[in-house]
Amino acid sequence: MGVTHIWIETDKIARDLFISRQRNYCDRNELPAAIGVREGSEILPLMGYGEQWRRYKNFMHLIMRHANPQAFYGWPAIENKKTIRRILENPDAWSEHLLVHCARTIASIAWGDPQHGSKLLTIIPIILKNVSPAGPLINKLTFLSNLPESISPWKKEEAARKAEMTDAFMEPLQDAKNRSVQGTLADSWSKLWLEKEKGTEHLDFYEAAHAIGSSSFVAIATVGGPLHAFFLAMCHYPSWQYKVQEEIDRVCGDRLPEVGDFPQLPVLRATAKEVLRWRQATPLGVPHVAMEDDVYEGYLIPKGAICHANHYLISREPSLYPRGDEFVPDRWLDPSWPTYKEPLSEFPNFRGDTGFGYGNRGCPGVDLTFTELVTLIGSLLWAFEIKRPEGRDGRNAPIPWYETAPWVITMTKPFKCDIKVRSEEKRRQILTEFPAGDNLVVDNEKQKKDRWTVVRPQDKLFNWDGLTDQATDFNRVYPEGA
Ligand code: HEM
Repeated sequence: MGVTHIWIETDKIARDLFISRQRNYCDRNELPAAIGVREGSEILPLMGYGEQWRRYKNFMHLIMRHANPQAFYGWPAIENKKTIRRILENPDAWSEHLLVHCARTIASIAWGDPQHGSKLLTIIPIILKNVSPAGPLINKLTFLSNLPESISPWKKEEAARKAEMTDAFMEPLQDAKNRSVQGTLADSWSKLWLEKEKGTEHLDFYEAAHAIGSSSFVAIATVGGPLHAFFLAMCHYPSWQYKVQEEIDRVCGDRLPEVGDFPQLPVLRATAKEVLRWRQATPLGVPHVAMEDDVYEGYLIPKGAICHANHYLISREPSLYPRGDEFVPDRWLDPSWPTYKEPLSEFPNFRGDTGFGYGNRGCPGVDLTFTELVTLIGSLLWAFEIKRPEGRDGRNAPIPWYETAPWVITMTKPFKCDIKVRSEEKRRQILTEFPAGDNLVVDNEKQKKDRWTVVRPQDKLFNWDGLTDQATDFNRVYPEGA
């Protein structure tokens, strides 16, 4: 009785099972606090294997491929400027600005309107907690899922969550449809589907709304997590920052880095790649469930076993990643490291990065993550110096070493740091040439426009319903060399 969990700690075993034998390891598991998600047709990453999943996944690959890959219709570049300006004007709220950036960017790509990002910010905390072992009690005491709906608080909450999520996915697609009729819909995934471009017509309205919506809500914490970790890296490894800035200044001069600059920016790409490795967005991956009994190197893996690729350990395997606990972007740039690859105009990049999972359940968001992370990190370093507070301030607000919230997508907790614009000329340029504002988070209930507007707790920093609480654990345990 009970469920077998199998923890995979090397890249080789993960590849042997999830790629070479992928047909047997592509199911997902039941989640007691998110009842029905595995069988339902709402959330692509958590759907059980089957025809519906295949249709959604093919659809996502199609729209990713045709959404002007790399530049993504220019939406990330537009948001980079707005985010840099928001951070200049209110640097202490950097964590909020990064989350709003991710929400606005993916909402623009998905529905051609960044304002729909507030719907994603609203629904994510509940679903992310519900699918995490550290979430509701029912995820640990699974027998509680036998309680009938009339007396189960979890089943009632889950029904409400599902209804809210469906609204959050259907309303923006309906809005995109209306704009399409008026001829004002901007380039986006929705437009590709509505105009039945490139073979995207095989999903109906409900399906397209959920395929697009459920692939959008995973694009906020996954990208936001590494962005938070980037701030951490800059505070712990200040000298690296100057090396990246030297490259950006030389290649880009008085403008922000763009996708077209990538071949000339290996140091910047290596920085983003190392952030992903150093502080994994999904350190324990997303489980793959065995569909039939299997034998691997003499061990029985029974049907129904939940197999977890431990990305935290895989990204620290000593033979591939020496000094794995340290942030060393040079491992991607210097031939003496085992991960080095040429030509540097192409490598490092995110293609084939194990942090995005394995086989047919692998992440379809690799290209978008690459574009978004590299251009925003580059823009931040073009504009600012990011460092730990000095003097008394620094003593009162030390920088955490590794502290995250306990949910399946782990985000580095925010902390106090100094963000200074690099020159008066850059300040002038940002204030005159970069568009202002457009936050999705408001100060108080009176400013709410609709049920989706996100309100910041009064006189406090935004903490995204507990997903981005400020760090409190400052017991630094540095690895050798850090
Ligand atoms: C740092 C950024 C990201 C990381 C580390 C990441 C990681 C992952 C991982 C580990 C999986 C599970 C793979 C497996 O089962 O083996 C996954 C699945 C998925 N990801 Fe990502 N992801 C990221 C960004 C994104 C973005 C930006 C999007 C959407 C635009 C996205 C959409 C998805 C979807 C739809 C799935 C489900 C695939 C399936 O179940 O078949 N991800 N991702």
